[in-house]
Amino acid sequence: MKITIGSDHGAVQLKEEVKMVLKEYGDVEVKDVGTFGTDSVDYPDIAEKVCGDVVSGNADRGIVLCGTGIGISIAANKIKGIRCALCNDVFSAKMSRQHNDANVLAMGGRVLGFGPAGEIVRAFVEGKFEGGRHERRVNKIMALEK
Ligand SMILES: O=C(CO)[C@H](O)[C@H](O)[C@H](O)COP(=O)(O)O
Repeated sequence: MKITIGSDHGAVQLKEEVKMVLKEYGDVEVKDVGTFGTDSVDYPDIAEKVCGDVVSGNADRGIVLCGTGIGISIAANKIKGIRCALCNDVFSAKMSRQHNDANVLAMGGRVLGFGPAGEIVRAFVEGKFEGGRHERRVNKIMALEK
């Protein structure tokens, strides 16, 4: 699985921690689009880079991070083809895959500690879409883009 990850300055440390968790998977290839320092950057620019990889097929999934995860998830969900789930707990992350077929996970670096964030990432990576009635609903979500 290919995953593109990016954060604004509010979640640079969380980004490094998430990358450590992703390294545990032998079959996950990670691309980091930044930011890499504490200088202030604008989260919509990061969302555009990560989600660009997802919609082009260069990545199977994306992970976007900002201070709360709110701004960057709003930005990500403006991009056609993106279903971004802002998750602060493991159950939501599981459901985002099983019911919503989320292709991008958002989290907040000023919200979550390393432990919970790691579990959320694992749930997102390992979670499988259940299809069935959820497929009908996801199709309706995607139809709203038209
Ligand atoms: O978009 C956000 C909130 O919805 C993110 O948390 C940003 O990281 C935050 O707004 C950045 O704030 P800063 O004061 O410029 O560091």
